[in-house]
Amino acid sequence: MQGFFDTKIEFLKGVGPQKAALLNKELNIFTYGDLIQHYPFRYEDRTKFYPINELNGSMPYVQIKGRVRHIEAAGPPRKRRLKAYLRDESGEIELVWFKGIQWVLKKLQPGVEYMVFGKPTMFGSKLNIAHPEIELLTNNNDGISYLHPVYNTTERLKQKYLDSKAISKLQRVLLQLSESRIKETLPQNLQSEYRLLSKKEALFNVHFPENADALQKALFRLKFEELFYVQLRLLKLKLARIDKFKGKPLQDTSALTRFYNEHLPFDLTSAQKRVIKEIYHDMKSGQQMNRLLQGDVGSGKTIVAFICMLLAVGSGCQAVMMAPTEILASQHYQGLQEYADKMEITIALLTGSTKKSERKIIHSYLKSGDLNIIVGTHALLEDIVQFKELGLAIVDEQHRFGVAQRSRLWQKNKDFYPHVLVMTATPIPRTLAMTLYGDLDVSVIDELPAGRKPIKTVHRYDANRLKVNGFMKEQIAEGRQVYVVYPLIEESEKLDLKHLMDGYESICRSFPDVPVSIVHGKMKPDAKDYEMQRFVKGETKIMVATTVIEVGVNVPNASVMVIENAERFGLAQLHQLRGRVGRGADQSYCILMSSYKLSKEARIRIDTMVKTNNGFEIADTDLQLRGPGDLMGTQQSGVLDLLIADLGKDGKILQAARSAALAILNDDPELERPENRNVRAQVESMRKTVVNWSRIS
Ligand SMILES: Nc1ncnc2c1ncn2[C@@H]1O[C@H](COP(=O)(O)OP(=O)(O)OP(=O)(O)O)[C@@H](O)[C@H]1O
Repeated sequence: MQGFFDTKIEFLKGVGPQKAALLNKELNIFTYGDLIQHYPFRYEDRTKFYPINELNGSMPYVQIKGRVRHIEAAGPPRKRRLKAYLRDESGEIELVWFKGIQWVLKKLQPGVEYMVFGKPTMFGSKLNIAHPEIELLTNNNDGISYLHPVYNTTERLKQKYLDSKAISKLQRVLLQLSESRIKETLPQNLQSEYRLLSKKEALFNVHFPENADALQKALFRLKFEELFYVQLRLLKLKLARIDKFKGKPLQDTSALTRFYNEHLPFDLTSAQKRVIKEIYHDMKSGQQMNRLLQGDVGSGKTIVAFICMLLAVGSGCQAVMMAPTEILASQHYQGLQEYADKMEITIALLTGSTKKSERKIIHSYLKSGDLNIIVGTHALLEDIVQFKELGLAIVDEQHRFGVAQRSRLWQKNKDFYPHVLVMTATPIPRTLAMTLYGDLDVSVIDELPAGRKPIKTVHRYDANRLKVNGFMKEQIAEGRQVYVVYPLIEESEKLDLKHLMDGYESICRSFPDVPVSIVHGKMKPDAKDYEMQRFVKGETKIMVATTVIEVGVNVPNASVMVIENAERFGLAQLHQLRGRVGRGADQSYCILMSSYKLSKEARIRIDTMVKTNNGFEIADTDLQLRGPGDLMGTQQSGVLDLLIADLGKDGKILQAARSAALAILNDDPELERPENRNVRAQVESMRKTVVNWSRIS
């Protein structure tokens, strides 16, 4: 859409400079193209007229038709209102206006038939419709069926007469003007294969649907196109990267064999084996690996990471693992160190709190190659951190790192890019992963180690605290440990900290003989570490904490997770927190505490947690509840810029669009064939990128 659709919006009939300035500011509409892509966000069904006696106050907007029996003004001058009584064969209803009375008086006449659209509301014991839309019922519109588009607008626009109806009028003007200029943007074969409407038909029907079927087809076509181009760009980038960045082939598996024969602590699950195979295949291939490893909480990612590091180290390279927090980095370090020691592989931890002298040694050993594995936080990104030869970079919880930050890790090698494995313990719904990480290959550990008992989750109101305390006592008496987690968010930090401290004191009072640890983000790293370690070693039995323990903490003896104010946590967080228990052989429990007052969404979240332990199922519910915008990690990705598709709902269309994009690129990687000319033009003209492409470069 170049040329005509780049025309400034102020030149459209009915807009002008003032309204244009408002449209720019309020809705980001600058050009004809922007307006035509300002799609309705819902449609009102005006295909049906309700009989008046079937209306009730809980109905949404409805359409009725009838004759005006009587019109009257009521109330004192300053509180004047206008009432009209509309009657059909079934009954009568009151229509009422508090504003614009003169205008309505001019428009309404007794005895005349009208179409009326509005929301019925109970007012006292009577039903009425306040400020309905009214239109004369003529032969033209009697019985017409149409779906009425509703556009996003803002209060400021409405004040300047740019309400949804006015925007709809502008769309009509624009569509008439552009009729002969709307070019097809998808190739013919795709249109026939997926039975897609033409671009022109789709645009007309999305703004002015002929009927429900045409609307569905229009929506499908436009969503398909949007997702198709997102996927095409991602897949093209992936191809370009494969072409450009050669990876060093890492092929020496002797360390792996020795580890398997002598030190493997348990049988790997078949999911772990499959994933290791996929990763080994990439690292041996000579092409740079770029893979996302998704694994539910507790699915055993650490050993997979170590086994992958073995291939790098065994082949004479180094490996790095970067985590977003110190706690997480040191947990990984401890987990990996256990295996590394057995294999006589050198490993160190580098974080913000590593002492200067130690830091210096680490830097020099990394450069000389004496250090095989380094685990750390963003302290690893400093320029002074140089490797002899970095073969594998593992990034845990990638969304917590900025784009530029991460790529600094890759650039530490001169001759080749290291293989990259991005690990996430927050399951991402497939649809979202395909867009957020559509350029990466994906491996999933979708199986928990054998013998794990599913965590039992219950919901308890605050009033039942005594019982909950009793249960904690029983578990502690059996030798188990307990987490009690409090929410802490920036906006209410002070109050939250107070709740945490109050909670801590009340636990110390209720459990006088039990040693208790406390950890929160405001503590100095040393103190935090000290308290953590006491809990890890089993010296303390209860850990009162904020969500700093959310990821990665591994204390298999802890079997109870009590989450205070559970209604304040998001689903992904609740699932992560629950994942801190159920890591050993004992039966584990998660107790979600809340007050009686729960919003509808909070109730769904809590019910979902009680119902399932499956992270992918939970992630799907989360996506449905909140849309992709709020999900962890999507904020910076740009997936929000989708204009019409909804990743929460359009999974099937996304799947189809991705297959279509793959098929085209398989056949014609450079999009050189004549039939793909418009696809190529479209890709090249996509200035406003839908996904943050820089993430990959
Ligand atoms: N195949 C297996 N059989 C038995 N135990 C296993 C297996 N794989 C891992 N484990 C154990 O399961 C526990 C959890 O593993 P790990 O810490 O690697 O999980 P994770 O995937 O990193 O989870 P999280 O993201 O929640 O930290 C550890 O105690 C680990 O030793």
